[in-house]
Amino acid sequence: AKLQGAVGSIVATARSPETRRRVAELGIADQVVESNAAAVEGADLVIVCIPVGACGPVAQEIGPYLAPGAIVSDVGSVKGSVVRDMSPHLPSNVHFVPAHPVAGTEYSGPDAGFAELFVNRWCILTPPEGTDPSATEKLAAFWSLLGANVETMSPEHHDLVLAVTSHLPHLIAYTIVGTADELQNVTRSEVLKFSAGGFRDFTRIAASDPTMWRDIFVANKDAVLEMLGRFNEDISALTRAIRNGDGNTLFEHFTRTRAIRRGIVQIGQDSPAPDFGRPHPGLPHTPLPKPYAADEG
Ligand SMILES: NC(=O)C1=CN([C@@H]2O[C@H](COP(=O)(O)OP(=O)(O)OC[C@H]3O[C@@H](n4cnc5c(N)ncnc54)[C@H](O)[C@@H]3O)[C@@H](O)[C@H]2O)C=CC1
Ligand SMILES: O=C(O)C(=O)Cc1ccc(O)cc1
Repeated sequence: AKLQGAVGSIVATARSPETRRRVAELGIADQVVESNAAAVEGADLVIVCIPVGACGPVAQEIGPYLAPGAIVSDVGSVKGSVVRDMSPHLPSNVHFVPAHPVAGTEYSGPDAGFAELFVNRWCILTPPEGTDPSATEKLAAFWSLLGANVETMSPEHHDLVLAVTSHLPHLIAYTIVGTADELQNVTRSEVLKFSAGGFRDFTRIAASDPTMWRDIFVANKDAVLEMLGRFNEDISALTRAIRNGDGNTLFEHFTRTRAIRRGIVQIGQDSPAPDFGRPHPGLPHTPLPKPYAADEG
């Protein structure tokens, strides 16, 4: 945000002293403070970046310290629960504009971030009814400066869409990696040795943060169960096709899904960071391309 000129001064905090020390070391923020209260005092924009299950208690904690007129936002992967849990604790003189940048990797912590993370990614805003449109526009401008494309929708719609595009895929990855691990007759070393046969791509997703994903499934229960119901029907249909030796059904299905992947590749949404590669913890971050490069150093 700093490099892209989207903000003046950044104040950061985290629960653990180790994380705060690392944030200071990396120079991500102008100031690192020890409490959530100190972090939000006098801030024009507050972005809560924590597991969705922790959003209610943290809103309660910061509520009394928010400056009048401040914009309060978040980055949580579920929006209905965040609106439900945070709204009651926020004073009426602040603007609450929940957000979800649909960008990330299986890594977490301060080392996992990189300045290009949001370039050509979507950021979804879910302002509750009655939100001052100028607050929503300001937050949209912030995410645009970081390189994101911004879209606004209701929290309910967000949660349904993300249930199928993000939450269900993670559940499937968590499941299959566990299934392979528990097989009696396939040793762990064989799973690793032959992982290039498809398994490997699931292991990346299944390495995602357990706390974050526990909270997502608890918070988005209804939408995930809805999509899981549809998924189970579809997997039953494919199971039947395999049992019946019905190659046509399989071929038609795989042809349809291949076209979906090709469409994603065409619009540049095919990898966590298409033009910049993976963040390498401990290594210097990739220099920013223009127009996202800082003017000075
Ligand atoms: N990792 C990803 O790819 C993406 C994550 N998100 C969302 O962003 C949010 C943060 O995720 P990351 O930045 O990846 O996680 P992170 O692990 O890098 O940071 C989470 C921070 O929250 C703190 N925290 C955990 N429990 C807490 C509690 N009970 N009270 C106060 N602080 C607490 C942790 O100490 C840590 O500093 C989550 O809601 C996640 O759903 C959204 C888009 C992508
Ligand atoms: O690593 C991946 O492929 C992800 O899917 C990252 C991710 C995780 C959670 C989100 O809400 C958005 C993006």
